[in-house]
Amino acid sequence: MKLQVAIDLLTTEDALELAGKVAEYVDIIELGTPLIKAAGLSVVTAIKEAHPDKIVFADMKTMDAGELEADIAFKAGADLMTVLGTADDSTIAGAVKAAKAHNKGVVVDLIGVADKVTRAKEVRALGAKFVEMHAGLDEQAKPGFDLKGLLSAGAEARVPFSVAGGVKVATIGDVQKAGAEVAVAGGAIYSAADPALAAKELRDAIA
Ligand SMILES: O=C(CO)[C@H](O)[C@H](O)COP(=O)(O)O
Repeated sequence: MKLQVAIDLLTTEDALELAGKVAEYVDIIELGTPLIKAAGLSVVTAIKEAHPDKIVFADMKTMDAGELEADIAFKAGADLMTVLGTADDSTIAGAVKAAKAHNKGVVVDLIGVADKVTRAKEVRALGAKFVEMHAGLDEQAKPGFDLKGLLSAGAEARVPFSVAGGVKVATIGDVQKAGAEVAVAGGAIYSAADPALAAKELRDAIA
């Protein structure tokens, strides 16, 4: 299973600093949606230039204009970009078209999708490289939240999937056991007192 760090900071400088600390422990470096909105797609270019050996993931959360938004993300240096599962099929197909033209990949983020199993199968058929079983920061903050629903949806869908939703050392083993291709960790790394140690501990937990 691959480990993806989600960088939900707000400046290119901070993103480069964090990526420099944790890159050796992760396979995929994600530039979070708030970061891309605050800093622009130049942050994707900066990270790809600093870490050409890593898979760079632009969390665009595209909802419309799929081909156009995917094209600009891939031109900026992204290897993977996200489209929302709630988008129209034509938006997802457009992003997949751009991915094929660049030899890159589209990840469909199932945040906010009620029936994640059905949608996962549909978007995989449209050409998604994998789906993200995702509970966002706001959903995670609700009382009683846990990862169980995401993990069972991933296992049931039988398509390649990642899991994002506050993954931490205590839960990353469950993500691996559910059969995920990628575990995503944001806050568990960037909010840690020692992000490099936090990333190493996550890596060690799935080694
Ligand atoms: O895309 C996101 C929020 O929409 C986050 O990057 C993703 O949820 C991973 O961060 P965390 O591990 O803190 O949940």
